[in-house]
Amino acid sequence: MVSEDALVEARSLTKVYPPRGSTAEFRAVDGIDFTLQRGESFGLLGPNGAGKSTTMRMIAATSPISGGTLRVLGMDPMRQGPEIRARLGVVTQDDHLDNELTVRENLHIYGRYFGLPRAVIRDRATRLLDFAQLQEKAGDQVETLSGGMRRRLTIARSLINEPDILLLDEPTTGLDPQARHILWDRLFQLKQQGVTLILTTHYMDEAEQLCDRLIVVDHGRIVAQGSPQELITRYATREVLELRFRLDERDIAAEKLGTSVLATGGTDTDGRVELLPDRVLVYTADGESALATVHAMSLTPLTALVRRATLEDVFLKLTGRSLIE
Ligand SMILES: Nc1ncnc2c1ncn2[C@@H]1O[C@H](COP(=O)(O)OP(=O)(O)OP(=O)(O)O)[C@@H](O)[C@H]1O
Repeated sequence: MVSEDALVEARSLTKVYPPRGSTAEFRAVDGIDFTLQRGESFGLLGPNGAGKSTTMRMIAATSPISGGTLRVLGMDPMRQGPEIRARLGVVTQDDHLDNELTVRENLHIYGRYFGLPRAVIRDRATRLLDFAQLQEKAGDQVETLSGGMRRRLTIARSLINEPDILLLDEPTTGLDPQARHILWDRLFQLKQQGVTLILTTHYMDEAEQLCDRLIVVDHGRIVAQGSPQELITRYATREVLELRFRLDERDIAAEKLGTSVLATGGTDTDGRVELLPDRVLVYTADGESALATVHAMSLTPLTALVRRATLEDVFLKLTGRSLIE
């Protein structure tokens, strides 16, 4: 039974890639459940190979499901692929823009693909160029655009059919910080206009900015779901003391700190220490007093920073791995 207003509903959704050559079959998505309501921005978060793109392709009706059920806009992707695709905007990791055409021509071609009348395409293309801040580039060949502009054009193009849902697979991977911020701003504007976003990302700040709700996936399974703040409250301590040590001091410092954090366990039950290749993280309710403990132990970190817990910390706790490998 599909709940009212559910734009996407997955139950025990599974994807098994068949064996190829000497490679055995592979369970890329292993029985996941989620429901996406209209107007809600939804994120799939996880490391490389977690099954995010595979899930997106099943929602976009471009890859058949292997098990469970999936409804998209109330329809069955296995039987109603064209109807579903007509109402989606899809931004894949590769943009597939036509480099030899101009920016505006790329929008027009896509409009024709959806069978839209010429006058409608012209109007929408002008509005979308404006939205993507590419008016001045309208007549330029796509191959002359920067990475950030290409991404904005890809997103503009995906909106030509005025989709109900916009699927974005790692929208800002590979962009510089300024280009990412411009893109976030554009996506945030879309969200405010009522477009439902589904996005995959490795970036915690992106997920925190854009997603109302998240599923964290690892090895094809959901390891947690909730709003960014709920996940942080549920899985991470309030504060993190982030320390960098000289390499020869790092392991011994982590060990000593681990013992001291465990010793304070009575009041700080989630306290723990994580040793990363470049940092030692102390999870604690009170970062400043943890730092005082560090100094009292005569440890000499090169840098020490007290910060609030983020989704990155949630992920590390849930999977024992850092998101960007
Ligand atoms: N066509 C395919 N045939 C066989 N295995 C595949 C195929 N596509 C993906 N896989 C495997 O399925 C797993 C999940 O891949 P997927 O691309 O969905 O992960 P992801 O979470 O999107 O990762 P990334 O962040 O790297 O894009 C990976 O181990 C991948 O190698």
